[in-house]
Amino acid sequence: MEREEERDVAPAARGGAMGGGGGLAGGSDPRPCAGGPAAAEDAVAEEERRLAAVTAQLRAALARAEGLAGRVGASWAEASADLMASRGELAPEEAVHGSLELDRMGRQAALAEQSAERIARLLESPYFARVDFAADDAPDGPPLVASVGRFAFSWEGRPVISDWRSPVAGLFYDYEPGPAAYEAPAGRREGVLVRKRQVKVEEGRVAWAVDTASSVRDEVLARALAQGGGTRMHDIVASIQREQNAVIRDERPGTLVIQGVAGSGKTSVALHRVAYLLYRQKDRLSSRSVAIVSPSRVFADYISGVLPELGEEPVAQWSLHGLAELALGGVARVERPRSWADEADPARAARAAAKGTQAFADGLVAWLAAVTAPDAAEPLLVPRDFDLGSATVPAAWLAERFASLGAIPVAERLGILAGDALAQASAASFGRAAAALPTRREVRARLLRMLRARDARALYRRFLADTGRSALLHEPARGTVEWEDAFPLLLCRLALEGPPRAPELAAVRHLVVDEMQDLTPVQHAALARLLPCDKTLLGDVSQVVDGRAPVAPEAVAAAYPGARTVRLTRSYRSTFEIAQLAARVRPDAGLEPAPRHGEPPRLIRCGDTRGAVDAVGRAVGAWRAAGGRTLGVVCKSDLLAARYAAVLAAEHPVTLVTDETDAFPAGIAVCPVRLAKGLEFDDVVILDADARLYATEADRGLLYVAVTRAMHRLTVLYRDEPSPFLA
Ligand SMILES: Nc1ncnc2c1ncn2[C@@H]1O[C@H](COP(=O)(O)OP(=O)(O)OP(=O)(O)O)[C@@H](O)[C@H]1O
Repeated sequence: MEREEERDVAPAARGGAMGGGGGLAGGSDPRPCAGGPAAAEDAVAEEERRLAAVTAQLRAALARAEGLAGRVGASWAEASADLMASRGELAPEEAVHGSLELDRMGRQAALAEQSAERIARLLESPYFARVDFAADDAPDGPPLVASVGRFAFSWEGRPVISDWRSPVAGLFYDYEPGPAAYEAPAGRREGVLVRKRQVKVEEGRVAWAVDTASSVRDEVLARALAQGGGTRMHDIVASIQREQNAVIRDERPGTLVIQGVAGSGKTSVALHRVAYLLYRQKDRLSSRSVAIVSPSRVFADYISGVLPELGEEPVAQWSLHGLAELALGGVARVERPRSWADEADPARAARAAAKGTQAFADGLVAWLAAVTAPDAAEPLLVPRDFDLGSATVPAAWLAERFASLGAIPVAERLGILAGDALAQASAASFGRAAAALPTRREVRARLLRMLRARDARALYRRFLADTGRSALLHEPARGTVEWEDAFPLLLCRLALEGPPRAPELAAVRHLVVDEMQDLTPVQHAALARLLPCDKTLLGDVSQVVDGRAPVAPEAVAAAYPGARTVRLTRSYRSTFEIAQLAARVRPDAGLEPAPRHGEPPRLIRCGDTRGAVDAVGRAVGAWRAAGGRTLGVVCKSDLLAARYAAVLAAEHPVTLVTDETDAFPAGIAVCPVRLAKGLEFDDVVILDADARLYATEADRGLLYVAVTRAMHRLTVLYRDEPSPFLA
């Protein structure tokens, strides 16, 4: 048994709550196979026998865990009632001791319940794979046999199931039968993978078991992909592909940028990576120190089940807007982002476009560096002599000291300056003058008045004025900034004040940013400085939905010091036929379809709204007949989605997806493209795919997103003339 894997005992076992028997051990090591490889034995029959044994152990462990949870819960209730009853009679130290004891029992009960819950989930499907590994360092012994499952489980001190994240499970994801190796805690173990078996357990029975070669591997993947979509994203532990596994198990610190074509599993991979890092870096990371920036509330709900499915606590999810408001607390409120496809105000659109460029971001970063640099031509501080007690603090000294503090945020520099000035003044003052010396805070306030720009907003205005961009500033309401000004303002705040003190932000040690292509260069620059922690950024530069031109992932990575970039090109979501259409819409995306076939997409001319509604009705009929669970009716803009939802509601039960939608609806969802992004539906109907609506390069990106939302069937409707991108 490997030491490292012992570390990962289930919470209940770790706390001693499981008692001496079985429990969830967070990573079991392979155990010797009693009979050695039974090549001739029928895989299913063999697995049935193994499953029966494992199930019996799991049942016994469950009974113990539930019994323990019940006993600890009952003791807790009794102790709590005693404490309440004797309140007022206890000495303070007895009361403190009593409540500490209660807390301890409460934690123990929670761990026992969590353990029971995991065992119950393992009972549904204990493991999905088995690897038999003959290690070079044990040539005469039997091969090690490890069953790989969602969680680890041990019985009577012996590992039974290995967690999918354990080192030995890497054999399953990374190798075909033949020479193989894994990183055991004691060092690298070389050897031969003598068997790799995939097992599907359904309702307590072995549905199938196959000894795999890569062709079978594809078949297993195909089975997973052929299933209908639901309203929640699911884990993919049983069919993680090798290129995905490399990303998931990449533990190097810093920033990892994942550029992946539509449906390549980026979101799945990022969530599995979080689960992997939480498992591997327990001392450093917890669910409270990981946060995800996701594009919409409906998307946040869609992905929210994956980490709990993998046995981890949910992590904080912020929208970019929520993050901006948090980081700008006390400086400004932030207007909500607006839909580019619905923007009717050309001046507003022009302002947004100007602030979305690399040049704008570079200009602001360079300007801030220049005005806050020690050798700034026009330093931010315009010092004056001022009296402090019996002393005069000379302007020249202030200027020199301010400059010498270099890269420290300006507000912090002023604090240091105030302290130094006071120290000098108190040394030189005596009597009444010494007694009347102001506080450091008051001195700092006087210094603050010597700044050219006293707050982030003033600094931002100065930047715009200095660079001839003042016309770009428009305040929608007092104290509120336009969405596109939020992150430039944040950069100014960071330069002036340093990182904001919000505890939610300070806790983050790993940040995941989904749909990274939605962020403008200035947003990336601000994010890199706001949260200088490890990051996983993922997205697809071909799926920009706000009118900007696609940028290379390397350009995104450039905003994060030392970031590395990885590309995923194989697409898993859509059938081959749908993926082929997507590749025609966006040939530059480099999408490689997975070999899963289905009906060819239908391109239908429908003339007018009545024709469109009828065609949607036929698509709904086909979707129902196929037993689909989700159907997306995708429109170019929010306004169109709202209009069509109203019309379609007369004939079908539909849900309109808006910014306020916080749960992915089952059934028929009418969605603007920008909110469909990141989601997937069994079937998709795209409305108004006409040449007049999808004409520009920016529209091409929208159409690509719409097409790639479909898993099984796609219907594309147009009124008069189809978009040239569909040719
Ligand atoms: N290895 C895999 N095994 C089974 N299903 C997979 C695998 N990889 C991806 N999928 C499935 O493919 C679909 C797309 O995955 P996901 O949403 O993570 O991709 P994405 O790259 O984030 O997509 P997009 O950018 O288009 O929103 C999901 O249904 C996911 O479960």
